[in-house]
This record gives sequence, structure tokens and C-alpha cells, in this order.
Amino acid sequence: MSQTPVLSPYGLLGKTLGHSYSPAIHKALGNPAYALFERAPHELAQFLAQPDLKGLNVTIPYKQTVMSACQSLSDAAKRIGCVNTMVRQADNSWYGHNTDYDGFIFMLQRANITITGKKVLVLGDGATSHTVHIALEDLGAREIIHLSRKTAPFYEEAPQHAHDTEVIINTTPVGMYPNCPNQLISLADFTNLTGVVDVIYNPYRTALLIEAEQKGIPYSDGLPMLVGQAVAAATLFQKKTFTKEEAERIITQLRQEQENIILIGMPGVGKTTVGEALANRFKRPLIDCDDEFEKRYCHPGEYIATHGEADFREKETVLLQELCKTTGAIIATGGGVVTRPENYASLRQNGRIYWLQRPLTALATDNRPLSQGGLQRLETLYTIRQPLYTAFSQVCVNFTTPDEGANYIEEEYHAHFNS
Ligand SMILES: Nc1ncnc2c1ncn2[C@@H]1O[C@H](COP(=O)(O)OP(=O)(O)O)[C@@H](O)[C@H]1O
Ligand SMILES: O=C(O)C1=C[C@@H](OP(=O)(O)O)[C@@H](O)[C@H](O)C1
Ligand SMILES: [Mg+2]
Repeated sequence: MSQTPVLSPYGLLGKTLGHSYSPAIHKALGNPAYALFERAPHELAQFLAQPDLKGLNVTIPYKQTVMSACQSLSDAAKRIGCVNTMVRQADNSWYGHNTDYDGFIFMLQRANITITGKKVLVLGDGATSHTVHIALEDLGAREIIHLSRKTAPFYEEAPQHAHDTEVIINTTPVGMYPNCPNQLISLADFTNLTGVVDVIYNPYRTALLIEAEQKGIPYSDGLPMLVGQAVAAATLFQKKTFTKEEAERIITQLRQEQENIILIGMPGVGKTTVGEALANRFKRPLIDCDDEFEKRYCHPGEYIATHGEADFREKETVLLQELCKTTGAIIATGGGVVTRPENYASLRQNGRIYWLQRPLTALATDNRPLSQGGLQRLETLYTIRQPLYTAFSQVCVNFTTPDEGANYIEEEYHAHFNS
């Protein structure tokens, strides 16, 4: 009788592993036997000696440590100086490779960001930046500058490179959940950019990427790199090749599950009502920003009446920053979120923004202090806000009944991810 293995033969090794997408990605690639292995440093040698283990991914802080346990190393792993994938060989030895390298190149290629002959600015000088550096060299970068916090050149020197940098790559954790939105450098002075890349994948769009998007510069978040490295690892684990379409299918599925659906529009247009309908259809939680405000303070209308609109906006911005860190939700905003430009990064970082439109004559005005004063007041408000709603939204939804609005959004959302 054969013995049941005590360990899953594949998995991710690290010291403390929070939520990881790796088991789900490997499952989608046909390997359900992929587990999370949290091990302390003193447990590593014994752990790696277990014969049941066939393949591992390795993360912080062991990417360098495990190199000495590998009897053979790929060229990329040697040059980068760290291993993120270990494969058990027929003679029981470990072969170490670095598939972050493959994932990074896959990410650039699918975003059509080319490197040959270009000047690249890399933010950060940690482990990931080493992988990025070797890949950039192999792709034929003309010049690679690493900005750092500890050694010169520093982040503050970014403007000196603004006129001729063609690609920017963030390898630091600045801007990562939960400290988001946040960014190390501004793109304002950069005039020659052909690509901006962030290895962060939570949030989907860091503040740096949102700035790139607003300037019309091609950009990529780090999810394709994560999926790309997993596909390269799965190729070694399962000894089979995967098509680009299989990688794309996984990226799309993760994005579709996570992107928030965000509703903006005039007070009384139906953000809360359509939000409720969408929450039912998508089986997602509804976050109503006005309700959340009321839980913390009092009804928004009452707050504006007693403290004034400026004070309300301050509080609303802070609250929005907190609420929009979430993923996979329906978010109904208060009608005035578009009046503060900084609210855009909060909404957009994990969200597709829908602007709800109905004729002003049909809008509810009860309990809404800014809508008091008849149609003329609403028209004045609309004149001010219309360009803001336009700038804040990806999709404009003209609708009559709440169901019609929800239908349109449901179809648009699925079409967007599956076209
Ligand atoms: N499409 C619609 N047609 C008719 N009445 C609507 C529609 N959408 C919402 N309402 C009604 O208008 C009022 C305000 O809707 P609500 O969803 O609270 O708007 P918002 O959140 O945009 O301020 C509610 O009484 C709601 O029942
Ligand atoms: O448009 C606005 O400035 C406001 C809209 C309200 O939300 P609704 O749009 O849900 O009415 C509420 O946030 C507050 O009274 C301010
Ligand atoms: Mg509402």
C-alpha cells in the first residue's frame, strides 16, 4: 500500500504568507495540489529535504536563502542572484530558476511597451529591481537608472531625468494596499514617456498608473507579471506548455472578480437604487458612501446644513479613501465626489466608473440640500458638474428605470472584460 504524502507536492514557500493568488492561479492552470507553506528560517533545511516536494515557488524573505539548497541554477537565477522557482530533478536534487524574469517580460510584451534602445528609470533597488534590471539589459535598454531612498541617485532627482526617460518602472511597495493611493514621483514633468509599469497588483491601478492613464501613456499593473511568473513555473512543474490565451483568461477572470463597479452622477439620479439592483445581480456587497457617512457622522444633508459643504467634502474625501481600497464591490457615491480632483484616484484605483444620467426634471430632490431651489438650481449644479462627471467616468449610462440602468451596466461590464 502506498503511503499518503504528508505534503502537497507543490506550493509557495515564505515566512508569513497573507492572502496569495498563487493557489488559485495554479489551480486554473490544472494543478490543484498547490499549497501555502509558511516556514521559519530554522525549518527550511528540513522542509526542503522532504522527498514528497516536487516544485516550489519562493517569496520574501527566502529568494536568496534557497539558492544554496539548489544543486543547479538557471542562467537568469545566477545573474539576478535570487530564485523564485525550485523544481525537483530526477536525481532528487533541486534546480533553481527565476520566473519573475519571465513574468516581467510577458507583462511588457502584452502591454506593447518596448525597451530596446530606451532610457529606463527604475524606482527602487530591492530584490525585484534586480530581476527587472537583468531583464531590461537582456531587452536592450540604452540606459537604466535606479532611484533609491538610501543610495544616490535619490527619488528627489527624478525631475533631472524627466526630459529623456522613456519608460518608468516602479519596483517599490509605495502605493500598495493598504497605503493607497500614494506615489513616489509625479509624472508631471516627464515629456518623453512611452510606458509606465508598476509591479504592484493591489490596487489594480496605483496612483502612478492613474497619472499615466490620464496622460494617455501606455501602462501596466503587476498582475500580468504575477500570472506570467506562475505560468512559467507551471510549465516547469507540469512539463507542459501553456498558450498566451490561457494566461490572458486567468488575468481577465481575476480582474473581472475584483474591479469595483462605481456609480457617480447627479443627486437623486438613482446611484443608490441602481447600486442595490447591481448588488443583487452580481451577488456583491453594496457600499453606499452616503450611508457610510451617516454611520460615522450624521445624514450628509444635515451635516452640510450644520457644518457647511467644505467641511463635508473634507470628511467625504477621507472616507472615500478608506472605502475604495476594497475590491469586488458595488460602490454608490454621493453626487458631489467629483468636485475634488483627488477623489478620482481613490475611485479609479480598483474601479470602473459609470456616470448615471437621467433628465434633471426627473431627479429626486428630497433631503438633498444642494438640490433645493427648483429646476434652475439643479441646472446650475449640472452646468458645473457635467464636465467633472465626464472626466471622472469611463462609461456614461442614459437610462429610465433602475432595472434598465442595471441591465446596461451589467452587459457593458461583461463585454468590457471579454471583448
Ligand atoms: N430610474 C428611476 N426612475 C424613477 N425613480 C427613481 C429612479 N432611480 C431612483 N429613483 C428614485 O429616486 C429617489 C432617489 O434615488 P437614489 O437611488 O437615492 O439616488 P441617488 O443615490 O443617486 O441620490 C428614490 O426615491 C428612488 O426610488
Ligand atoms: O451632490 C451632492 O453634492 C451631494 C449628494 C448627496 O448624495 P446623493 O447624490 O446620493 O443624493 C450627498 O452626498 C450630499 O447631500 C451632497
Ligand atoms: Mg444615494
